Amino acid sequence: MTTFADTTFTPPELIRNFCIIAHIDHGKSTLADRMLQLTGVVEERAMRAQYLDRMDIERERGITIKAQNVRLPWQVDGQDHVLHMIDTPGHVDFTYEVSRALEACEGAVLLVDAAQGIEAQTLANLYLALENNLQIIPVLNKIDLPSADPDKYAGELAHIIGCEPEEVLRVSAKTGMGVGELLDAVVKQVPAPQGDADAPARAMIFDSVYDTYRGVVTYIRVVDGKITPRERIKMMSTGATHELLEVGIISPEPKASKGLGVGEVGYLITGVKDVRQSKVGDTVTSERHGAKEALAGYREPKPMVYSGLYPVDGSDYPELREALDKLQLNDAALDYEPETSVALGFGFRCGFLGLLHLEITRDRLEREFGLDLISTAPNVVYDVVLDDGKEIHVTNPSDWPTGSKIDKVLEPVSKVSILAPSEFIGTIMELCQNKRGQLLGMDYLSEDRVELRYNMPLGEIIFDFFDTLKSRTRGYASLDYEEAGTQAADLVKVDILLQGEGVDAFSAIVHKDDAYNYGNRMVNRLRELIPRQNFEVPIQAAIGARIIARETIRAIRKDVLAKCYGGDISRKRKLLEKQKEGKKRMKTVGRVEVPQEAFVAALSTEDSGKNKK
Ligand SMILES: Nc1nc2c(ncn2[C@@H]2O[C@H](COP(=O)(O)OP(=O)(O)OP(=O)(O)O)[C@@H](O)[C@H]2O)c(=O)[nH]1
Repeated sequence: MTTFADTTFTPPELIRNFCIIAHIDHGKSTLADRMLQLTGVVEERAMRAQYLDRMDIERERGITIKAQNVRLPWQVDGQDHVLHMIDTPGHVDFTYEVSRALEACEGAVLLVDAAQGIEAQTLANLYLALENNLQIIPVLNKIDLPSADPDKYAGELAHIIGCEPEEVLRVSAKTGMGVGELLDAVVKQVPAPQGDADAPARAMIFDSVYDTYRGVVTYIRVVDGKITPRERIKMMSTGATHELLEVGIISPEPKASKGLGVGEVGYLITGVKDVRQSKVGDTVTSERHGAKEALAGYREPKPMVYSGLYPVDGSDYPELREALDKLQLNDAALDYEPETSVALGFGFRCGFLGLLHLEITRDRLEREFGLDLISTAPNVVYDVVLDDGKEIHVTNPSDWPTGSKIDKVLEPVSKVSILAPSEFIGTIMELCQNKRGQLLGMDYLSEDRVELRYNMPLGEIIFDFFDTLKSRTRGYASLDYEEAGTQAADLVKVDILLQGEGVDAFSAIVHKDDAYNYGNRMVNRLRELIPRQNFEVPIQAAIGARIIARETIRAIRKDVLAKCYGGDISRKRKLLEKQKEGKKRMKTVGRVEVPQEAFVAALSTEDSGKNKK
């Protein structure tokens, strides 16, 4: 079979650019593996498929290959074609990047597990693909499974995309059944790319990754003109120019090529060391005779969720800074700046695209850099408008304006889509109402599966919403949400005071109606977590100067020295020494000793979920 590894400037009419979109675990990676084998890109190794250990290695490497894009040769009616399969990140936090990857394609294979049916991410990705005007090829996977019900789900799929059930292809990514027909369908149904080969070069960056050896590798799709090695290129959003060290394609390993023409997908290496200089969504052009107008769509990644990250051991602060600097090389969306907390010491306020992004980052910092971290409760971003018209962008509850009159507060809202068996409708509605959700609509996908659409404050989703939803629907519900602007809301800042002194790490912005709940929950929890001291410790929750909840930790004893008045000085000292022993690993807030664990436990979101209801 002909391979296209060294061919450059393939005529656009022979190119097909497509992606595979699916809900998690519906078989995207497995299908991609089969396509690599079937097109001969990993032909030899495929013939040795029975050597399982070899396959394992191949699969492991396959993940890296597929995380980007791969060029596949495929023949239909005796004509060679070039297919570019482009991988999409696939999680809601990275929706912007998904939409960029989709923009590099003309078609999408919508893959659905024939034993599970449509899930929330199936729909979310489908809508994104439709917004990008992609040709959708509906496919049911895993038809080899005894529990597969392809007839039922072909009906569901046909219903949502508006085609006939017979048009839904059926494959088994595991056995390879139907995969050849699927590739034929890609060639026949996906439109060829269009662009002006003689115009100045314009290519869209749909992904960029940091490679320790090669620096930043940028994945592009050429729209107009051509990109050739050894020219200088320009990033249109910043005007920065770079020397092009290498241009190439991936099939399945990176291969340098003589350039990339209209419709082609490949990579660039410029020697820059930081992905922020090669941003997803940006347009690349030639420095000389470059394009005047960028392709539509570049957007700065905008952090949606903030959290403070603090080293458990204060002396690890420099390591934390270094680790964040390193992570940022590969994560253009990670945002951080130093902050100090009275309770937790020196740390960083970090902005993330969403909760998953936060978890991944925290996890990487702990595992890859061996750090032990406390993260403060995540919060969303609020815009507070004061009576005098001044606007404050609040990313940290401690920035909440006190003392000034607040005119209004804007909070971010999300469009939420929940898919579940219809028996759970009541449960889901109740949960969403408690989270200040407004029902936008409800659709039956089949007689027993329903999609509920809500508008819901992002601040309500980021805590424990998904966990609660899962547990109340016995794991059957799936959730997706996307940014949907802001809305005015009645929000207040609740402070927590120990012995009359505010503990900044525990302050939170909550809805007025939830303020008492939050206050009570925190004071109760802290009463359990903070050991008794030598004096009485009142724990209070307050909105401004108004106390809304109070608990008291009783003193162990009034005063250890009470009985030694006038007495022996050495005995006094001994008693004091003894007390000191127990004070290790404590943070002092005012006069109160708070164990490190109390911060972690009080701020842990999992716990707050359990205690909430
Ligand atoms: N029986 C059967 N199992 C399959 C088939 N395709 C995939 N699987 C299995 O389904 C599971 C998920 O497949 P993946 O290919 O990892 O799914 P994915 O959509 O890439 O999942 P993520 O990468 O986690 O999003 C794996 O255990 C596969 O072996 C199929 O056609 N038949």
